[in-house]
Amino acid sequence: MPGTRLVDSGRVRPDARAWFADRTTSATSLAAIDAAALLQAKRRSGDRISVVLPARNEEATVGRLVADLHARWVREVPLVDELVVVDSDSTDRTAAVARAAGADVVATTDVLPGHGTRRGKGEALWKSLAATTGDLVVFLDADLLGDVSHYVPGLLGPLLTDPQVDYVKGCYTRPLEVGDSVVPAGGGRVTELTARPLLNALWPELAGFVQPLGGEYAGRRTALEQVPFVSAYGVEVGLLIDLLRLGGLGSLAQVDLGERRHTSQSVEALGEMAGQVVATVLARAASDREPSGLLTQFRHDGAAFVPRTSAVAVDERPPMADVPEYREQLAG
Ligand SMILES: O=c1ccn([C@@H]2O[C@H](COP(=O)(O)OP(=O)(O)O)[C@@H](O)[C@H]2O)c(=O)[nH]1
Ligand SMILES: O=C(O)[C@@H](COP(=O)(O)O)O[C@H]1O[C@H](CO)[C@@H](O)[C@H](O)[C@H]1O
Repeated sequence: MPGTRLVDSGRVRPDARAWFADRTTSATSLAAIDAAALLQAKRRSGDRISVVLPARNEEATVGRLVADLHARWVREVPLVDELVVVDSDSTDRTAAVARAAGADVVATTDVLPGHGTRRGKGEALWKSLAATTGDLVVFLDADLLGDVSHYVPGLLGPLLTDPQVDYVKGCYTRPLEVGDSVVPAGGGRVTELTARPLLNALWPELAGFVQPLGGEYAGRRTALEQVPFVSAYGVEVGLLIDLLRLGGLGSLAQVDLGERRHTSQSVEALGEMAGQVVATVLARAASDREPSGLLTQFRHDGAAFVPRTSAVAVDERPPMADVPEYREQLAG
């Protein structure tokens, strides 16, 4: 069509394209993973490995997930030294179910009590650093469905084999279950509609990340304790930007883990999540405007639209390395 500018959709910034080519590996099933070699690499490195599941009201899914991970990676192949569920203000039986399945369980309110407690996933992840001892820490959501035991070695692979890598994100296809039907790539709605456009706009070097908000990732403690943890759902995008700044693109990697299914939230809840992601990004982007910290959404009550404004402002915890109690704990 005359006058239409052909946009080469394959054009990604050279550094992002090179990163995507060099730092994306695949571990889409257990068959694709040499667990014995990883165990050997772990023993050679002398690293301890912690797996952390932040969980708020996940009694329906956390038990099977923990039982699978414990059987496979604590008992059968001792890749994991501690499997910890961080109970994040649950009001159901998450803690009891997780403990019965073999996890150690800590409540966010019981960790670093001198620093109080805040709501949100980021708080659970920040406190998990003070509740675990692993040199390498793997984070998995507690609402994952299906067999995901290969996620753990998949995420650990780059950390155990490449000393340059400090942080690894999982990537996957994300089918979205809506009632009885499945939308093949319908999941990751906040990623597709908010995080990806923002990151591409402001940090184009991160354009190669397939799932920048994915809840499955792993990192070296020496890196994780140097960055802030955003208190709520901004934690993933905050970690990605801050770890890019800390170690550069060469310190980051991603692993194709195949497919990810989880229990999804409502669009309204994801709207608040998107607000927190935006607040986190704006706090990191040079900007002459102070974010409002508010999000107004609308419901239709049959006669008219009804506005509902929620606070999406986020605060954050400091790098754990700056916390005296944590340093004393490490010093033993
Ligand atoms: O205040 C919170 C909110 C969420 N989560 C956990 O963080 C993970 C991801 O949260 P959620 O499933 O709500 O997000 P989604 O995957 O739907 O984006 C799950 O294991 C939640 O139980 C948490 O520990 N504390
Ligand atoms: O990627 C996304 O868009 C959101 C929502 O996913 P769905 O549309 O519910 O599949 O899920 C992720 O985002 C959260 C915020 O970073 C993470 O905390 C979740 O672990 C992750 O599932």
